[in-house]
Amino acid sequence: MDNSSIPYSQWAADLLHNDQSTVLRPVVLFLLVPTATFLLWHLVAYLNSPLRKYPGPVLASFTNFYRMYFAYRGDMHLLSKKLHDKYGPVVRMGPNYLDLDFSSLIKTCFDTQGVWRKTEWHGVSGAMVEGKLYFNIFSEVRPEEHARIKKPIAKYFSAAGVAPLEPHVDAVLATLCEVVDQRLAGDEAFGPSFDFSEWMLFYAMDVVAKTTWSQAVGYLEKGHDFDGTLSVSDKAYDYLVTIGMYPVLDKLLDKNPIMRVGPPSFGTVTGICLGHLVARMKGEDGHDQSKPDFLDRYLEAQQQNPEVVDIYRILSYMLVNVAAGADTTAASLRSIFYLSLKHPAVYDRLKNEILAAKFSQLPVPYAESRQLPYLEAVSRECFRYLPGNCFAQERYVPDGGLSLPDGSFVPAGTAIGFNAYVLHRNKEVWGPDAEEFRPERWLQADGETAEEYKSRLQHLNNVDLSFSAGSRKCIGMNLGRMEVSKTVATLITLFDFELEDPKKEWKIHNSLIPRASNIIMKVKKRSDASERISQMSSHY
Ligand code: HEM
Repeated sequence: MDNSSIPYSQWAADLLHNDQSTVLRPVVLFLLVPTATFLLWHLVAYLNSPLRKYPGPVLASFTNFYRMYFAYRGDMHLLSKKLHDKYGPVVRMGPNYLDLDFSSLIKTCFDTQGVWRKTEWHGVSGAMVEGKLYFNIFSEVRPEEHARIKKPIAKYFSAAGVAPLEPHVDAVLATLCEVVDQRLAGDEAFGPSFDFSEWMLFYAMDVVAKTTWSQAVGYLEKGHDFDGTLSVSDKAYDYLVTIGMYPVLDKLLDKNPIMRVGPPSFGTVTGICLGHLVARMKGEDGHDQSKPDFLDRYLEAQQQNPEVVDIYRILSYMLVNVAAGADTTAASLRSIFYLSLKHPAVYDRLKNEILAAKFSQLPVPYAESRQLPYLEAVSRECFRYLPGNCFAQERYVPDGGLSLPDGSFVPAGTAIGFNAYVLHRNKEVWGPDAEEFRPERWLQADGETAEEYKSRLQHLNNVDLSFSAGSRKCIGMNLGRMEVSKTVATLITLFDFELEDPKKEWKIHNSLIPRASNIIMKVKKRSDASERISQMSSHY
C-alpha cells in the first residue's frame, strides 16, 4: 500500500498494531515519542511565552538552532543587522532571547555590580582540568565568583599596570619590522603580494605570549602556524559560538565526563602555558627580572591572595590572555590597514600625519603615538565599524524586569543582548552616515566648539561597545590599544602599503571575533627603513 495516501497518524497507528511489525514497533515508539514530546514542549513554550509579542523569525521563537545555524555559518553580525533593519530595535532571536538595539539601555544592562549576569553561553569556554570544570575571567558567569577572581589581577591591566609591558611589545614589534623588511617588502618598488591578515595574527599571538611569559611563541620568525595552535584556537572559537547557542550540548560534547567529544579545545594552549609556568616556578626559563611580565604579576597576586589564586588560577589567567588578547588585537590591526587602504583619502591622511610626526625613537613609544589625533580617530572608527566582538553581548534581565523605550516590559530571566555591530550602525545614534567608514566623526568638526565636541565625544564614548562596558568590560583594553596604536605608527613610519587589488573585498568569518582573511597586500620600504630597523633590532 502507498503510505503517502493515508494520514501520518493512521499510518503510525497501523504500523504499531500490525502484528507483523514487531521489529518496527520499538523503532517507531523510539522515534515518535521523543519527537512528539519535543514538538509539543516547544509549542506549549511558544504559546505561553511572554516574548510572543516581539517580532522576529518564526523559527527563532521555537528553537535556538536557528541562531546556531548562523553562528556556524560565521555571519551572525549580518543576520542581526538584517533582522533589525526588518523588525526594528527589538528582535526575538531565540525562544528566550531578545536582541536589542537601544543604546539608551547600555548603562543599565552593562552595570558595574554584575546584577545583569552574563548568560551561560560564555561558560562553554570553561575548561576541564583534572576532572574539574574551571572558568576563567571571560567564561565565569557568576558575578561574585567573577569579581573574586578578577580582583587580584585587575590592577595589572590598568593603564599604569600595562605601561611596564611596553618593552615586551617593542621587542616583538622590532621582529615584525625585521620580517617585513627581509621577507615581504620591496626596496624601490612594492614587493610580492602576501596575505597581511595571517601576519597580524602571528604578531599579536607573539606579543601576548611575550607580555605574559616573556617569550614569543615564534610565529613571526617561523612565518606559519608551526605548532597548529592558531588553527586549534580558531576551531575552539567556532565551537564556543556554535554550541554556545545550546549550552546544554556542551555537557554532552566537550564537558562529557565519560568521553570528550568534539573539536580540539584550548588543550594545546593550556600545555604551552603550563610549560612556561612550571619553568618559571623552577627558575629555569631564564627570565630577565628587570622586565616584568604578566606571569610575575600573577605569582605576586598568588602571594597576596593565596586563598583565591592557586596554580590552576594562574594557568587560567595565562590562558585567557592568549585566548582573548591575540585574535582581537589582530582583528583590529587588520581592520585599520584594510579599511584605510580601501579609503585612499583616509590612508593618505593617516600616512601624512605619521610621517610628519617627529618620533623620539623606534618602535614608536605609545606616549607619542597616542598623541596623533587622526591615528586615534582611525582606530576608534575601526573598532566601531567592525567591533572586536561581533556577537551579541548577552545578559539576563534581573528581578524587577526591564522596561524598554518602546513602552513594553521584559520579564526577569529573559536573556537580552546587544550586538555592537548593530548598535554601532544605528543611524539615530551615529548619524545618517552610520554605515560609512568615516574616521572624521571622532574629530572636532568645522564650526563645532570645543565644548560641543567634548560633549559629543562623551556621548559617542557612552554608546561605544567596542570593549564592552560595566563589570565585564575588556580587562585587556589598555594593552590592546597600546599595541594597536604603536604598531600602526611604527609600520607606517618604515613602510608604505597597498592592496594588491583595491576592488577585492576581504573575507570575514564571524566567530565572536570577526576573523578577516584575504587581505592581499604589497609593501615597499621607505628610503632609510632597513638602516633604522637594524639599529632598532640591535636593542632587542
Ligand atoms: C584591541 C583589542 C581588543 C578588543 C577589541 C577586545 C574586546 C573585548 C570585548 C568586546 C570584550 C567583552 C566580550 C564579552 O563579554 O562578550 C572583551 C573581554 C575580555 N578581554 Fe578583550 N579585547 C581586546 C584585547 C584584549 C587583550 C590584549 C586582552 C588580554 C591580554 C584581553 C582580555 C580580555 C578578557 C580577559 C576579557 C573578559 C573580561 C571579563 O569578562 O571580565 N582583551 N574584550
